[in-house]
Amino acid sequence: MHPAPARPDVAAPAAAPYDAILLYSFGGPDGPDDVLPFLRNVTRGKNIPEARLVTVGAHYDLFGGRSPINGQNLELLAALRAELARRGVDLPIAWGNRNWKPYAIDALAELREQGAHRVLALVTSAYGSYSGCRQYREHLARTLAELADRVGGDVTPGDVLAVDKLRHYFNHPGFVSSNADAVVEAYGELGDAAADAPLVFVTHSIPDVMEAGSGAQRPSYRTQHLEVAELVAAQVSERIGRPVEWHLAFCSRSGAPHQPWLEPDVNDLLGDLATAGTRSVVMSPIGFVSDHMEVAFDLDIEAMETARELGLTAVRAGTVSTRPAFVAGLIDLVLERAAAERGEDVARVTTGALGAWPDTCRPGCCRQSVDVDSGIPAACGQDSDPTQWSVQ
Ligand SMILES: CC1=C(CCC(=O)O)c2cc3nc(cc4[nH]c(cc5[nH]c(cc1n2)c(C)c5CCC(=O)O)c(CCC(=O)O)c4C)C(CCC(=O)O)=C3C
Ligand SMILES: [Fe+2]
Repeated sequence: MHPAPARPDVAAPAAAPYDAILLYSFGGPDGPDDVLPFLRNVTRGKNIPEARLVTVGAHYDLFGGRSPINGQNLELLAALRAELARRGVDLPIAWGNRNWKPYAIDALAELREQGAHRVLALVTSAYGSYSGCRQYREHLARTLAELADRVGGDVTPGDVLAVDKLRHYFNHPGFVSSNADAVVEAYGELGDAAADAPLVFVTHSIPDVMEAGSGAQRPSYRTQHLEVAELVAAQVSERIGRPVEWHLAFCSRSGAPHQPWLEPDVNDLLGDLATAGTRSVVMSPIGFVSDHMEVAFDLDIEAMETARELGLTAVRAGTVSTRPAFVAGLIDLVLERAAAERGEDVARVTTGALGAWPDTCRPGCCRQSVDVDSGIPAACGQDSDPTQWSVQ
């Protein structure tokens, strides 16, 4: 939508003061032996019933014990490198995860060995909530402390690895227009059945208390999705020449049954639509940046089966993955942040009404619940205490 022109003449300085990017993701198993240890990593300290782990483990088994997320992150890594090269920006990128190999600590250690001092972390969560924001910041604080231990006496005060986190990008034009492009393509696939098919946006459910925590400083996780849904639906309506009816649904609920999570579940919503006479739908997974397990199992297998049982014709739109406008938008955001860190007066590009997520998270941002401060150190926030974690 707005790819910046190639400007090889401004090469390296465009990204200063950053000298590297960390592509920071969730992680997923790479084979059957990884599945259980990965699930234990993800759910450590969480109130997730054992039965849920067995169920989710079986989802991975259907895919040979491998999550598609790792291959997708490698593709995103390659696309980001290609976009940087196209613009003549020489900035190394390494990929590291929160919950599985390759871990963020190894990626950061590698960047540091290559001479990086100041790294910008690009998290593969478009939206802000504990899961997509603070949980990465807590993991980063711990990772930097562990990295300090690992490099030990090697580190002097002048030899610091500083890591900043890129702002959330749900309302960046590249993310929104890439989702709209995918939805328009999905309506194309529906053919004649597209005429009155409503649009069902889908994202990951989170506990109601996490939703409240996400909304303490900024528009909440659900509000962020409603905004993106509205913006995508408006672009789609214009392009297919009729106003589309849209809904927001949730998938992948876990947690204890008595704990309230965001609803409606996508399967329940499909049931309600069928009861009301709907014959066909487009599902758009705006909550996810690639077709990982939540999409590949919860939507493509489970929700599709629900649709079949209900007699609904359903098409699932693609995720933004490596769409050029999305990838270009991410690099725009990197360069925007770099300019801001250089003290330049930059416009924080967004679309819609919610405004830009802050570069540095505000005190209390994205807690697990509104009033509980876990006391866990978190990097990249105004309430972060660098003495607890920075590599100095
Ligand atoms: C908001 C959100 C995103 C989107 C933002 C983002 O992308 O970060 C996301 C992404 C992902 N979630 C993933 C996998 C899992 N999430 C789990 C559990 C949970 N997710 C939660 C929320 C989110 N999760 C929550 C509130 C829980 C409960 C436990 C807790 O509070 O943490 C569990 C445990 C089993 C279960 O409970 O289902 C698994 C295995 C994978 C990898 C998939 C793959 O392997 O392809 C990805 C990308
Ligand atoms: Fe945050």
